[in-house]
Amino acid sequence: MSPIPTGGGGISPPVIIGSAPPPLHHLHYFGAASSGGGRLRDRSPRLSVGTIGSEMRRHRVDSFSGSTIPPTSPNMLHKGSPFNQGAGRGRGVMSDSHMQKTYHEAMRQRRTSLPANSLALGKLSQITGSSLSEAKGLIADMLMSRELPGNVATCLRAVATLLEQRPNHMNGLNDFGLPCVVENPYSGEQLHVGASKPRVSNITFSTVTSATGLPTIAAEPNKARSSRQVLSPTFHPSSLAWPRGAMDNASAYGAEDCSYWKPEQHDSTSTNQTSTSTSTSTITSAPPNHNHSHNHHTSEHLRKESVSRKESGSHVDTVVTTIDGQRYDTKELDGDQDLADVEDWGFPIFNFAKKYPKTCLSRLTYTVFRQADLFRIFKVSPIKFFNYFHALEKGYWEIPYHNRIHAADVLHGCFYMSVHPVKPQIGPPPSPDSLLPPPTTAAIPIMSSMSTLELMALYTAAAMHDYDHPGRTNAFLVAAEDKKAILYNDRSVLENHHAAESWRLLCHSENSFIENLDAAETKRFRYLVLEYILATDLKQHFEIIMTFNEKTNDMDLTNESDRLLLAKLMIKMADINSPTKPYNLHRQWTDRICEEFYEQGDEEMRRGMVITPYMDRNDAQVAKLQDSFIAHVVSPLAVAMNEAGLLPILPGLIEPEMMINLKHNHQKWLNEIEIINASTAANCNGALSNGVIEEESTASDSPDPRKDSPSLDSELD
Ligand SMILES: Nc1nc2c(ncn2[C@@H]2O[C@@H]3COP(=O)(O)O[C@H]3[C@H]2O)c(=O)[nH]1
Repeated sequence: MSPIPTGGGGISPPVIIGSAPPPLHHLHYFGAASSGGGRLRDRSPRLSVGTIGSEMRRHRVDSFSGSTIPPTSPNMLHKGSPFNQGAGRGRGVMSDSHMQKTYHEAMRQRRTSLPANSLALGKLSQITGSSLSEAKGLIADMLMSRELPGNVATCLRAVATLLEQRPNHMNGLNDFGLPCVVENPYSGEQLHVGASKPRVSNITFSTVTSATGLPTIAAEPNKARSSRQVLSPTFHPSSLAWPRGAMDNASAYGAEDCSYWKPEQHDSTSTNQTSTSTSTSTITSAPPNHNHSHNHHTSEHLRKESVSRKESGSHVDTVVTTIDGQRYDTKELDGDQDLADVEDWGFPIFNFAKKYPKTCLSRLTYTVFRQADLFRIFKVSPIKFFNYFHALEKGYWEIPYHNRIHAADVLHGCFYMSVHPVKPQIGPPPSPDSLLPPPTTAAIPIMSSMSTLELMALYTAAAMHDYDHPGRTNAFLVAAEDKKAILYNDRSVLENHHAAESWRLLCHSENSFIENLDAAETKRFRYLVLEYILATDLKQHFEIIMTFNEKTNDMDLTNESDRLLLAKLMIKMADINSPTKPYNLHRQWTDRICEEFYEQGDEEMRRGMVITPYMDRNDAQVAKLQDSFIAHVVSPLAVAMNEAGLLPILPGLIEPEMMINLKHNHQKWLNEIEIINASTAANCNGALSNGVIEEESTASDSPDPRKDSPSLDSELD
């Protein structure tokens, strides 16, 4: 897909021909992604209207031919040039000779083809009714003259005829049948679009987020640093070596760029604190090595002394100390043997959490960010990175399931699904009679189809996605009229809470590891993080799966919204991944979620509320709960992703280990149900022969899982 040229197209600010352009808005020309062999590259340098504006100031456009007119002196405008269509300003009657000179000048410059720059054509759609009649009047006056050369008269009559055709922008459409007015995503103001078809980047852009309702910026920010290298099929994360040249100089995220969510004003000390924080070292990805041992040269690379003021933390040599005194040695992290297995699906996360009960999430996030080279690409300050992710992990409660281990597990799941090569079976099927060879089926990691910004947003959202989870379901919070339910109007209460509060945490300047993203990247990052977190609400589960199943045949990963849908599937799959894990891990997660459900059931009992099915610890039905969860929630998603070829198949296997585990674990629960039913039946028979009917035998009838399962009831209907 060829890159769309910059400069032309985009959204042109409203300009009345002949008048000085309106105050300029920080509008960005939306870059276009172009793909080269599946590699996503963002290019087309962003052009602020400031540049365009000076162009406009320098050149006006002939309202008739669309050609640009060299700068005119104000007095020429003042003399009532036919191009000065300003309402009532400086209009007068031109002399014949002057008119002819002007007309010939205009005709000389007339374009032979439509200008590429919609700015030039933009003016055409600004011709107002009064201008038309004025122009027709002028032409009628000229045609009255007897000295007019024949050819000029003929031309003038032709122009008059043209002017008789009223542009259809009178009914709100311009010459291309496109709306004349669009929303400026930055200022929200109405903008008049030029007559030319506004360049729609080949990245279809979403206009609003379900969370903020604000228009989002359209396309991928176009910094070269967002480009991605195609990872070789034999890719192994630890062999990651990102192109050095890929990064351009990040534009500082200046205060003047701050947008509506600018970090909260903290007390003066903290504000002063961070304004002085400096950290000159950056963390880079491990140089290529294939024996999984993390290369210590990376730490050598970090040996630069970089000391920052104590207040926001420090980074001395390879040791980062956060604002609250938590110490991280990146050299030790790079060599952590546990983290060497981070790309294994069976990564022993509970062992890791036992070793680092307070920092398992920040440590895993560091490893993932480093493997994806995000520190280098986005100039992430190690101090602010660890400040944020440690504050984030401290915000997870010490509860059985929705704790920082779960957040780390979801991050690990997103990492696993993004870094291992897959063979996506998406997009239009090759036509059977096509003479072309079938599209390459080389396996490539999903991450090589995503931009680095999308990847950083996915990993960050995974770490954020259950922040400050109270261990209760949305249904419980709504029934209990919890203040969060009131705040979020009973809609995706937990998910909105996780997103809002984890983002609020990020707004503290000492935590703002995204400070070097520019305004466009920051807005897009926020949009993506919100979309990813809100997608974890199971209420949208089947809608998202259905959307994906309907799109599978025309998924286009060079299309921003298709990549968004794919990333939503990934974080969702990671969020309910337990049944796809090796049984020992799945069993631990099962025990944890059940204990958390029982704690909710205990509270429901205390409050005199109806105990949610499957949440009564005195009526445990774990096998049935898991059977229904696997059959009705996990399998529909896992099967959809597997059929689309989106789940990694590691060397030596013929299908994804996630699917192997899922079938194995489901069968185990079914076997357990069989055993329970058999023993219940035996009890019944015994009771019957002894004339006693066991009360609990009726309880073993499996209730409709759709109706009663706690993980289904409150979230899915
Ligand atoms: N029954 C059951 N529900 C689960 C399991 N794992 C996750 N869930 C549910 O899936 C939900 C996904 O979103 P949440 O994290 O909010 O809450 C999660 C749980 O309610 C599991 O192993 N069994």
